[in-house]
Amino acid sequence: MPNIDFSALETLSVSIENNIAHIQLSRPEALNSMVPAFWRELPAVVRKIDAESQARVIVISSQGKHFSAGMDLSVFTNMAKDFQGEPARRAERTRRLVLELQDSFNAMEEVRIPVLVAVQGGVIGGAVDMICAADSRYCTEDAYFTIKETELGMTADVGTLQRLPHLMPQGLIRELAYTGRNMQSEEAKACGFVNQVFSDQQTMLEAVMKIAAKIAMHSPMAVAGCKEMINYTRDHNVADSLTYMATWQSGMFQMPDVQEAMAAGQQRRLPVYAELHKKSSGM
Ligand SMILES: C/C=C/C(=O)SCCNC(=O)CCNC(=O)[C@H](O)C(C)(C)COP(=O)(O)OP(=O)(O)OC[C@H]1O[C@@H](n2cnc3c(N)ncnc32)[C@H](O)[C@@H]1OP(=O)(O)O
Repeated sequence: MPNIDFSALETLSVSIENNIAHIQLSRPEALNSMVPAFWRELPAVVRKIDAESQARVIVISSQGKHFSAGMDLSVFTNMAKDFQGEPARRAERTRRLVLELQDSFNAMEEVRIPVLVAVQGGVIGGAVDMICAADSRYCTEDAYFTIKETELGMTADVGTLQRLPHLMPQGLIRELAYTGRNMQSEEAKACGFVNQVFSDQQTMLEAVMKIAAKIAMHSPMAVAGCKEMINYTRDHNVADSLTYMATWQSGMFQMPDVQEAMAAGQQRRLPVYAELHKKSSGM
């Protein structure tokens, strides 16, 4: 687990309250473009919240006019300067870099707790890769989504093309990827890419925090099981997924949580569940 200090982040701000972690992209003056520190900090923060905090759900949003302008363009110019030399070694270094970038967003999918993203304005290039790895997406009316990479002469490589086919229709994805045109919020809602569209960011955040609070009320074991199964089933067939479900349930069936849920219902009170096992960090 990376030893990361939440108070010393360069590109993100983090708060944890009532079992909800809120991560904000916090470089609005730079349109939250994705600089090297962002790629390092995001997975470290997400994994640390999952492993060490009492948070049962993560909400990711951003400050400023745009959710994110995608990869900071200086990264590409620096790569052109740095990645010199013998072709095979250059290729191997590029491959490793792409895998590392992919891992930054894989973290959102791999953690046990759900990750909800709430976006406004431009969601460009790497930002589309990023939000494809979330459990659920919400946006404001002014949001638009752009697979920008094609326009820059490259193929999107950090998850958009791998995850989008599980989130919306193939024909539309192909059009967006081949043309690089903007998909507006209403179109994103109509095709199921986002769950809801809100008039403005404050309204969106209030609503998404309510959804997060509802998730945080439930047994964290039950919610983690849902995430594990939905992820697994996306990548396997129904028979394999049912077998895995049975095996999971044989080990993870949470009788105390079921009893607590029933008792709380009878007693007309909110249930109180034990946390997921987490390494204590004093957070
Ligand atoms: C693995 C990931 C790959 C990728 O992400 S590939 C995609 C990389 N991203 C881009 O190509 C985005 C390019 N930028 C844009 O399309 C637009 O901009 C926006 C839609 C993000 C915003 O448009 P608007 O609100 O009209 O602002 P503005 O006047 O275009 O930009 C304001 C300042 O922000 C700088 N900027 C914009 N995007 C980036 C970026 N990605 N990296 C570094 N700087 C960026 C501009 O140059 C400009 O700067 P100045 O005010 O000095 O002229």
